[in-house]
This record gives sequence, structure tokens and C-alpha cells, in this order.
Amino acid sequence: MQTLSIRGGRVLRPDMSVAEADVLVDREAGEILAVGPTLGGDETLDASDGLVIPGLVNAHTHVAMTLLRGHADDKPLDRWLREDIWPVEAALEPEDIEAGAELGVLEMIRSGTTGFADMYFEIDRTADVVERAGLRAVLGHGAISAGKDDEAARADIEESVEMARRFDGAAGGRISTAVMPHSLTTVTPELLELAATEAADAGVPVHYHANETVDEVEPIVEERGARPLEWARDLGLCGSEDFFAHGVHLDDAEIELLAETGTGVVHCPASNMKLASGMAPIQRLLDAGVAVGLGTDGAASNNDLDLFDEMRDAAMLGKLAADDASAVAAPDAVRMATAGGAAVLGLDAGRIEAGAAADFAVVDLDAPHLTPRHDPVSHLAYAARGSDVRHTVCDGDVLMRDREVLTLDEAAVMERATDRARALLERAGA
Ligand SMILES: N[C@@H](CCSC[C@H]1O[C@@H](n2cnc3c(=O)[nH]cnc32)[C@H](O)[C@@H]1O)C(=O)O
Ligand SMILES: [Zn+2]
Repeated sequence: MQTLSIRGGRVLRPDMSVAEADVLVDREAGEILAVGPTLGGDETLDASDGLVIPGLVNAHTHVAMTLLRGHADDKPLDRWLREDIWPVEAALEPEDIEAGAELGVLEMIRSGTTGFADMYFEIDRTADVVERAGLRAVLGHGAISAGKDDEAARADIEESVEMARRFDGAAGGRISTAVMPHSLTTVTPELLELAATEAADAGVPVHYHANETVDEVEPIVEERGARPLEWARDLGLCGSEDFFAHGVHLDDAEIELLAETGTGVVHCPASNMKLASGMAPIQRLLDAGVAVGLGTDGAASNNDLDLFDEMRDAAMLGKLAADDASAVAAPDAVRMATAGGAAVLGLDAGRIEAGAAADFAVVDLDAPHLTPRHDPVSHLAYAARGSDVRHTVCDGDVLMRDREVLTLDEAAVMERATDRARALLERAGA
């Protein structure tokens, strides 16, 4: 057995307590063997002055949108998508997806993220990047009906189903998939239903956008006489494996429905603030026992893929939304970014304990903004940043050691993404 030992640091336990301990990993099984005092190993990672935390989970993103970072800011969702994003996305080529996914994955590894859910185009390219870069992902082809004739819209859903079948279990099991109809308002009811049936048939979840803005909720209430998630449940989109992004505008009955059905919600606080979509009722979701994870959404509405920012934003916005400073406390934010997201995505990760997947990050606490160290969990939620991550490990493999990413050529990735982004905007006439 090949072992890896993370030594000399402190460990964040599943109950959010912190203890001095080493972590011993079975590299081949990609599993944590033990957490305890001075454990030897074939290879060692230095965690002194550090905190070992579960790898962060970015439960909703469009990873190749890194190419559109800073392309269009300061507009609401509908106008932002229609005027700025969709026209450029129409000019995307497979090579762009690859370059953008490499950039996004690089940024995620650097900031301690080891698992993500991605809804985008050309997922074979993203799958290839994930395979090479070494992290975990739930991938899906985002399918949309808006702007397409019936036949093209149906073909898009069919492509999403086919991709989900093809890539489920890829990269030695690090990749799983979902059928991903874009949203409750941009995909026709017939095709939403088809997505649900086909996903069940393929044994994969459904992932979509829902209740992001008031403008999306109102037409459904008017046309269907039901709240969007009540209607989504009737279409078959609210199973215990299924998950959706946003859930900004939810009423009590919908929250109860989500708890009862086990449907996962991915909270994207930065995107919700930037597009002025609103404040999601996160404390109410947590109180009701709904499974909640955190997502950055795409880099064009965030504008980065740093889950540390998301933890802080979730805690801050959660308090504002509840008008209560005790709402969405630091441990809640950290839990959503780790075990919460892992549960939403169906990953056996998100906790540092024997038997769990060896997905973790070591946060360097030796920094002015993390001094003094009264409470490391408070620091994770409120003071730490992605750039404080020293090592990142996924599936027992070291993806970043001493801030050097080992699985991607950082300079080459940034250069290629810059070139492809420039050419893309030129091609799209943007
Ligand atoms: N096959 C589809 C692509 C859908 S991918 C997912 C889409 O979600 C878009 N997107 C990114 N962020 C958000 C958001 O916050 N709400 C809704 N859509 C978003 C993104 O730009 C992308 O077009 C097509 O033919 O257009
Ligand atoms: Zn999104």
C-alpha cells in the first residue's frame, strides 16, 4: 500500500471541532485510513501552522465561463444572459471549453476545491480536463429550449441524456453526471418532464436553475396556479438525488416540499448579489432540514471561483436575509461548503475521518489576517481566502503541493485561456 501522511497540523472534524492530528491516506484506494497522533507514511505533506479541512465543494458552476470573466458586469439576469452572455456563447468552440475549463479547474485547485458540479457545453472537453487535473466533478450538458425550434430543443435534451449516460463513472469514478435542463422557464414543460424520466431511467440526477429571480417565479404561478417547485415536483424534478441552483424566492410550502423530497439546493450568494436576484432564505432552509450546498455559479457572475468568498457571502447575506446576526453562523457556512455540498452532489466526501474519500485542503494559518487564532472555524468563514490554501489533495493524489499545482501547467493554462477568450469575443463581435 502507498500511503501519504499529512503531518504537524490541526484537523477540522465533522462536528466542526478542531484537534491536533495527522491524517494518513491510502493513496491507491483514495481513502483516509486514520486521523490521529503522528502517523508515518511513504510520502509526507507538511501541515504545520495549518488546518486540514475537507476539500471544498463548488456545487454549481459553469466552469468554462472563466473566459467571460469581466466581459459583462452590472446587469440583471435576463438582460445579462440575452444581451451579453448567450450571443458570445453561441460562438464557443470546443477548444474554448477546454481552455476555460482548465483555467477554472486551476483556480479551484488553488483555492482548495476538490469537487464541483458543472452545467455547460462540450462536456467531453471538461471531462478530459477533470481527468487530467485530478479533481471530482458532476458534469452535465446544459440544455435549453429558448430560441430553438421544437426539434432542436428536443435534440438538446437528448444530448444531455446521452452525455450523462456516456460520462457517468469516467475518470476512474471521479466523474459522475446529471441530466441538466437549464431552468424551469427556459425549457418547455414537455422537455422538463422528458429530462426527469430519462434521468431516472439512466439512474442519474437532474440539475437545473430554479426560483432565481422574481421574474421567473411569477409567470409560473400565473400559468400553472402553483409555486415553481410544486410544479417541478409534479414534473418529476424533485427526487432525493436531484438538485437545483439558487432557490432565492421560495415560500414556506416549497421549503417544506424540498425537505420532504430531499431535493438539494445550491446557494450562490455572490451571483445572487451581483445580478441583484435577491436574498435566499438560507437559515429557513437549514432549519427545515433541507440539504444545502454552496456554488459560485459561473465566473462571469461572481467573478471568481473561490469558495472561501462564498462561505463569507453566505454567512453575511444569510444574516441580512433573516435580519438576525445569529443566522447562518460560521460553522453553518463551512458545513455547506463541505459536507453539505458533498451530500447534495452525492459524493462520499466532505469530512475528515477514516473511511471517507481522501479529498482535503491544508489552509496555511500563518498569516496576518488569520492572527490571532481564537477560532479556526471563524477564520474559515470570515477571514481566510482561497490563496491561503497550501496543499490540495483529491482521491489520495496531491494536486497542489506548497502552492504549486502539479497536474496543470499554470502559465500555459493562463496564456491559452487569455488567447482563446480574446479570439472568442472577436468572433462574437462583442
Ligand atoms: N445548451 C445550452 C447551454 C446551456 S449551459 C448553461 C447556461 O447557463 C447560463 N448561466 C450562467 N449563470 C446563470 C444563472 O445564474 N442563471 C441562469 N443561467 C445562467 C450560462 O451562461 C449557460 O448559457 C444552449 O444551447 O444555450
Ligand atoms: Zn448557473
